[in-house]
Amino acid sequence: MKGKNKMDYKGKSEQMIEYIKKLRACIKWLLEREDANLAEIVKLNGLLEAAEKHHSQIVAQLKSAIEESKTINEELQKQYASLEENLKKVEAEKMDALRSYGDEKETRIALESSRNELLEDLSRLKLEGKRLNEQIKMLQDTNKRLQEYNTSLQQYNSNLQADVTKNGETITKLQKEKNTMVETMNGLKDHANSVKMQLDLAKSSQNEALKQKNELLKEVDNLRSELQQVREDRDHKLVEVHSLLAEIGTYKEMTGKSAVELDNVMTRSTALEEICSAQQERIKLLEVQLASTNEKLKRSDLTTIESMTEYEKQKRMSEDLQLRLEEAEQQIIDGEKLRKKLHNTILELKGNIRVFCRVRPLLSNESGAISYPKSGENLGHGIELTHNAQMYAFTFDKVFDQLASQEDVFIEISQLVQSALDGYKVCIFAYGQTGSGKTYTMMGKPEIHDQKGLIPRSLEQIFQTSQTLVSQGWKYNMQASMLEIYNETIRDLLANNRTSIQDGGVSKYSIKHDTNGNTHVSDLTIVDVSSFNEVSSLLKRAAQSRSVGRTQMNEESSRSHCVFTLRIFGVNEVYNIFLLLNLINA
Ligand SMILES: Nc1ncnc2c1ncn2[C@@H]1O[C@H](COP(=O)(O)OP(=O)(O)OP(=O)(O)O)[C@@H](O)[C@H]1O
Repeated sequence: MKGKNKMDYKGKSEQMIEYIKKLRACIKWLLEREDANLAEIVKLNGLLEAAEKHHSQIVAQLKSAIEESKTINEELQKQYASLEENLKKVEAEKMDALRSYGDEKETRIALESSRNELLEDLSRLKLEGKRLNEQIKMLQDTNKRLQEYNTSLQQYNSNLQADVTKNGETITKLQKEKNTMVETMNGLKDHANSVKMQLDLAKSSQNEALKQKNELLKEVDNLRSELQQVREDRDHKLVEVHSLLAEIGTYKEMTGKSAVELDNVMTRSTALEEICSAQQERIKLLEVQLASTNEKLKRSDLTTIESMTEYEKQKRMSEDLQLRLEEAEQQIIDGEKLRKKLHNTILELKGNIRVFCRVRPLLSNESGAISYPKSGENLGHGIELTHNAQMYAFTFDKVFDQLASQEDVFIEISQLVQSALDGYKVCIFAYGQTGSGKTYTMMGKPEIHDQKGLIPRSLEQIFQTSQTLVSQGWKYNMQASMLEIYNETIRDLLANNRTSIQDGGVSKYSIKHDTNGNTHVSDLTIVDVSSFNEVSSLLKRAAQSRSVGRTQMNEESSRSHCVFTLRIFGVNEVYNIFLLLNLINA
């Protein structure tokens, strides 16, 4: 502080008052700034929490999506392998068809030569001409039919070839799409990891900024208390200056009073000046501290802005990932549709109606001579029976020998079960004389793993597959019914009322066909089932109903026919598709 002279305390204190006013304004500004910063921190905390919540949700979604994609990929790979196997089978069948075409050709040539011979005979044997002419006509008809058969075989062969080429192309396309999908999935996974790392970094820098902010707040508090102290000191000194001024005035009035007292006053005045300059130093120091605090506040603001920018960036990346995930899901759905189409095409190529023959092992009291072709086109398709030293050969789509297990038979029909879930109607029908093994093949012994028949195995597969399809948005409802036909009479095997099971003669059930080609039996008990265990207990109940009938019918139950029906209703709520109604009959 500078006065007009050393004794100009008034001037100095006025300057000090001015300076203190400025300091007050500065403190006020600092306080406002601090409030604004506090509000900003609260806002940022809110945003940070929301961002963290959003991030954890996205990470969880990504994880589950990646898991789903893995499962679907594995399934697609399995299906691809089975498609390849089927393709090989179709090619083998095509070769069989070509071979049989060659055989037919030879037969036709042989027939033509025999027709020529007959013509020669005709010229020689004029008396038998009329009869021979008729024979020739007959042979010509046969020849024509054979030619037609040849043409249809050729047509079938070219259709097969076209289908095989088409399937090959589709499978290659499917494989490519699958590879792209796998790559996209891996990319998404890496991207998700890097986004997570960046978010962690942003979070730690945010925490750092918050820490700095808290430290700065503490410093501001300290500065404020120091300023309060300075203000109090200054008030105190002002009081002292006023009293000194009063004393000086008194001294001026009392001129000539003792010089010693004057010296004392001068000393006190010098001390006061020293205190004032010390306070000035202190104020300068406070100003420097205030400047550095401001600087730190600015840096903290910058960090907050950087965190916000980073957060926005992460948010955009998350949205982008979400979009890509949706695209990947769509690709999976398209792949599933294509798989269904190919699966059905392969089954159609194999033949919509196929007949298999299963030979059961001989019982202890039985004897018989059954053999199988050891090589040639009928290998695995033929069976040879010997009766009265005469051999009879039969061919089927496939022959299961005595050693074939329940599993072997199920493998052959398991693809049809998949078709039932894909929305196609399927019927599996066992036919044969009494004791030939129909019940064993269809039902077996469900409680023994190796001896489970086609019905329990099919049901297990249906429930397992429908469970895996839930993740793709499918919901299934299943209804089971079971009836027995004995002597043209229908009996409901799931009816609770015994009399309705055993009413025998008076049948109240009638068979109806609707416009969609579905067959219904009126008043038949239909039970909703949601698990394999539920169906299993129904099968047991039905078996008991059957055995009651068998006792009453005096062991003639072998003449009865049993039909098990499972209706599958499937709806896809995610993609708004309603599809299936299927039957499996036995
Ligand atoms: N593949 C097989 N392996 C072992 N045993 C079998 C096999 N097939 C059938 N059997 C046995 O042969 C016997 C007759 O079979 P099953 O009862 O299934 O005949 P079915 O055709 O259903 O007769 P029905 O028409 O009289 O009811 C049973 O004891 C069964 O366990």
